[in-house]
Amino acid sequence: MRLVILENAEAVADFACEYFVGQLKRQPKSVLGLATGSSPVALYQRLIQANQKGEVSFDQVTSFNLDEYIGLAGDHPQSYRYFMNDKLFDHVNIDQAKTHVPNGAAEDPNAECARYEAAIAEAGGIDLQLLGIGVNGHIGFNEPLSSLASRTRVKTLTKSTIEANSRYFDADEFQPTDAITTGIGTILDAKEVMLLATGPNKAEAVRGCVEGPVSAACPASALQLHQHAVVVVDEDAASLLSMKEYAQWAEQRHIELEGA
Ligand SMILES: N[C@@H]1[C@@H](O)[C@H](O)[C@@H](COP(=O)(O)O)O[C@@H]1O
Repeated sequence: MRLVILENAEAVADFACEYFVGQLKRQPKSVLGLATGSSPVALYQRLIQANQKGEVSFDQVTSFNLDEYIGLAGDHPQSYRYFMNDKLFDHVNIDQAKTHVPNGAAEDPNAECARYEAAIAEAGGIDLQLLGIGVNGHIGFNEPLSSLASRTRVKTLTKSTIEANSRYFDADEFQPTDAITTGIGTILDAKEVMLLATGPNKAEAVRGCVEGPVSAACPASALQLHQHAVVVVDEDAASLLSMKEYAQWAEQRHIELEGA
């Protein structure tokens, strides 16, 4: 695992933007796995700026999002389809028909899971998967106890996740308790994975992901099994890591040996 520890959230977003721009320049037809939540927003803002300055193009990109709430149609302001259109897709030259988010309003969510998993395979698999991480170590909506071999399926959210995401819902409105999420196995099939985490509230989850045992108790720890996982964190999110010093030295050597 490549662990990149940077000064602050701005530096994390800058690093991730350079990484994604590099991916799209090398491979304009990339299939990108995208994430929601607050962590990727600064990255998306930078990608919009780069696209509008002509530094990168999304015109041949296909995207698949990790997850979607069950019970929210794509035009609901709290749906992940709405989030992605608002935070990225409406502002870059991506073909909307090639952006994929699970259908949270599907009549048969299980059939939708099978369709979505097949669509990823049909696209040739994901080249670069972006992840955030929940405070309980979830990735996508793969909550603790998720099988580390899981595929796209329906998952019930933990109280911790519902609580963490309740900030996006009014007290009197329906808040989903279940979601469609690509699985840990789906995520591990990506050619590359980049996880972003910032802030002290992610320090415990990052420790579990990077230094903890590979365990369903911390689904993000499955990234230790991936050959090309890059975890990019700020100092606060890295604050509980015992291997910080080595990670920073190894990253410096990585840059000297292989370039950024
Ligand atoms: N399904 C999403 C995850 O994909 C995201 O990583 C997590 C953390 O979000 P944030 O980055 O806002 O902490 O929130 C939700 O649970």
